[in-house]
Amino acid sequence: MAVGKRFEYGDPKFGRLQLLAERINVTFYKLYIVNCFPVLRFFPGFRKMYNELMDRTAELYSYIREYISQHGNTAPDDIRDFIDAFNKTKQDNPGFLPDMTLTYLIADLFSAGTETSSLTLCWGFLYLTAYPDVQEKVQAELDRVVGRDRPPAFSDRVNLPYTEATIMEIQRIATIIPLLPHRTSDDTTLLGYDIPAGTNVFVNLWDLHMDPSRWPDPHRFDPARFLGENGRLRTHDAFMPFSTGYRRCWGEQMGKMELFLFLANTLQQFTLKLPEGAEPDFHGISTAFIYPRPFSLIVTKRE
Ligand code: HEM
Repeated sequence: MAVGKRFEYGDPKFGRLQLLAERINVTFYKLYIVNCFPVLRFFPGFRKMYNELMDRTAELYSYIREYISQHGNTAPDDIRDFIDAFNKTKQDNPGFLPDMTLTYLIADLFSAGTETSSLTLCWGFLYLTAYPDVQEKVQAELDRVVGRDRPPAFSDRVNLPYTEATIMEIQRIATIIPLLPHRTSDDTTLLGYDIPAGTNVFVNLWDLHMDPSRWPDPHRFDPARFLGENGRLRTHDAFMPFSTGYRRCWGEQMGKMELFLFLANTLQQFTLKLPEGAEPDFHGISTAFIYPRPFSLIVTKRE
């Protein structure tokens, strides 16, 4: 979708791109203070990490520019991918965004669009092994509504409220992006506080998703929070894993589709378990995202 290429599993370039995106996330998080006070990048302790971040980012950008240059500057009538769409808009609107913006946008799409869904799925697998009763209920709903003779499709989602509620509860309890760094573009007032333009402001999604006044017993994994008395799905005003407002996630629909298709198809066919004697560890590793600690999983084909 982004660069017009489908990467195969095991493609060394894709592996490198993923590794770069992950390392950039980790280093970016450690250096967040430098984002607020840029002068710190010259100080020992920060300088080495800052240079590493710049080198990795430059490597990521150079891979992306390779794909951009393969496309040339003119877009075909039949748009194949994001690069074509950008070039076409540029062709039709002279003075559109500078070329380098395309590189930044693709890097953004790449890192925002891969780690997010895969991390949520990893957390989901961990919670489903720790709460086998939830896993069984999802499987029973899938058997009842979809059966086993065809794979679940995205259009089945509306008839699978418990499965949907489980995905929402995974997103709430894992909150893979806990803090959203924003900056005010204008002077504003919030809850009586004056906030000048140019202030770094962090939205604390983790706190919102774990606030006991909104989510009773917030550390309990309980998809029923998202179900009404009639078993229908219900939303919650404190649930916003894709954020809200002007900068909310671009890829929300795609992310939801990936989570649903991957989880529903896996649980239709397989049961997930932790190895004998293993205890689930819900303490994540904090970077710009929260990663689960590595764990082993036993995947068994369902009878
Ligand atoms: C489970 C999956 C996903 C989750 C939980 C998620 C969550 C988020 C969150 C919390 C933000 C920050 C919004 C803010 O700063 O207020 C964001 C931004 C963004 N996401 Fe996602 N996302 C997911 C999947 C995707 C996918 C699949 C794509 C693209 C294909 C994507 C593209 C983006 C982009 C480009 C931004 C930056 C938007 C901007 O700054 O204007 N995301 N996402």
